[in-house]
Amino acid sequence: MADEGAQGGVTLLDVRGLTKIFGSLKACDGIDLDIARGEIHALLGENGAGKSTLVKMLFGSLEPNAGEIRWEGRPVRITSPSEARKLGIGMVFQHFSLFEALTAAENIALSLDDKTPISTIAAKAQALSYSYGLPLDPYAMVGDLSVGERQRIEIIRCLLQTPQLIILDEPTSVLTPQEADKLFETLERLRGEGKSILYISHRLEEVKRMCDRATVLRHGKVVGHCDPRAETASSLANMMVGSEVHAVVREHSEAIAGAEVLLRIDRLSRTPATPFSIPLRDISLNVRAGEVIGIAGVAGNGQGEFFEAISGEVVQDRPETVTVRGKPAGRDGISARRMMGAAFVPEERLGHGAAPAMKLSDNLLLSRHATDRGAYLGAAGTIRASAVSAAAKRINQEMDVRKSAEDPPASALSGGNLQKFIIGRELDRKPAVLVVNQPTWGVDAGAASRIRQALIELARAGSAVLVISQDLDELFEISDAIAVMHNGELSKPLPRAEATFEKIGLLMGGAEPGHVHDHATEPA
Ligand SMILES: Nc1ncnc2c1ncn2[C@@H]1O[C@H](COP(=O)(O)OP(=O)(O)OP(=O)(O)O)[C@@H](O)[C@H]1O
Repeated sequence: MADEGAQGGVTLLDVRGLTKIFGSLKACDGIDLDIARGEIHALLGENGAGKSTLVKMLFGSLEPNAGEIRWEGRPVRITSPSEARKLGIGMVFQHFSLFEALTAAENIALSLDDKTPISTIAAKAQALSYSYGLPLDPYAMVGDLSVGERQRIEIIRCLLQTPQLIILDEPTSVLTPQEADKLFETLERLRGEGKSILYISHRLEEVKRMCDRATVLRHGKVVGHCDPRAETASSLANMMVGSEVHAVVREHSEAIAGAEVLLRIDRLSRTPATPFSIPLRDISLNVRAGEVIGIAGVAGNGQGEFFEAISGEVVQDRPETVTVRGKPAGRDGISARRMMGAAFVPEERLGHGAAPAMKLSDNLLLSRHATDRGAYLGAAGTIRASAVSAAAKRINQEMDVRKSAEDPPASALSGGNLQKFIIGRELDRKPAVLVVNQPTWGVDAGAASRIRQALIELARAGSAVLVISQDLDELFEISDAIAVMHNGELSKPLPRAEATFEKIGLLMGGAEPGHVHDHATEPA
């Protein structure tokens, strides 16, 4: 017999004393949790609190060291994801597990353990995607899709297996506000159908808006339960991190207007590399010493292509297209641009921002051996291991990176802690130019505020900082001017004092800059 849940609903999942140990670290330490049918239950906690570890145990991708899981009142052992799926547990992961060289439908087919023809899967996936308001082209190649579109595939793949419990690990961190709204509608509909949802998020406003109950973890233990609707975002944040979260401070700087241009982009155009990528159209932009410029935009409007062009992952024909500290760099690759004093943080942290299997200190050396040759390499090119580990230690301390060993591989860090390490690694160089794509993706409220403050401070110390972000609140908090990328075109940056949510939102939707009127309201 199933029990009564804390909400008065029938308990679907009941977890007692669940524990997972990595080396000497108790990532989950005797966790109790119950989830009722038809509830959206938030799982909250700072980076490294144990949220992903807990849900991986529920999904059978990690084996607990101790504890019990009951499903519909019955004790169960979930030893693999396919067993979890058979029980009725579906999961949308934080790091997507899709093959880029396959289509959406082919990726979905791989996880359905049967021989259904691709055309049937494609038709079902498309129908389901439209009915839940998350339209999907089943024949699109995953490699050509934005992160938000990839997530849709994961969600549809999960829904196709008609789960009773859907676990979502930070689903909105990669979505635009509009995509997030669509997802909320989908989740509300699923709740209406009696499905349960376990929802991990660092975005506390959405937790307040959507979730019926919340369980808060800290250092692997449950530290509280609450009704998020009765809390404020800041009381939830304080509960998670166990201390006050500081607001970001940005003072207006008069000095920027006459300061040196450290990053100049001049008439950058790019033809699409694949049929699905976005062409860049005649983009010009100056970022001056002391300045933070924010780039807003709905995902998939060319931000990824723009980042590749500025960082030198893709080079240009004309050297003057990208100038770093007065040096034309358009034909130079990423290492040469780094040598000129620029630093780059890409959107995807695992694989792109860090090599997963390598230790943090080796990741540090990998990205900085050329720029910091004198510090990290000896005369004959030998590695000065103690200098590298001292620098890694400094970065970890500075960014408060929580980890289970002194120098673990990047893949052993929680998502948010890896992001903190990658940002810290670049900030530590005090680059003259920093270009960062989604700086606080997946980091908790306390760390997000520290990262934002650090970006402002880097600029105020004389660097030029360019931030691409889908988080408009973030851009309004840190930017001196905000430009919008739409369909491969970049609007003229609006000074922060003139920018409003409405103006920026209209530009994001494709309004001509001349049609954006001045009566728009100030952001909250
Ligand atoms: N495979 C692993 N090997 C060793 N340690 C690990 C491994 N996976 C996670 N950990 C450690 O367990 C702790 C909990 O990590 P987990 O990913 O569960 O945190 P989280 O709450 O999901 O954080 P985030 O919000 O950053 O995603 C972290 O200290 C992390 O370093």
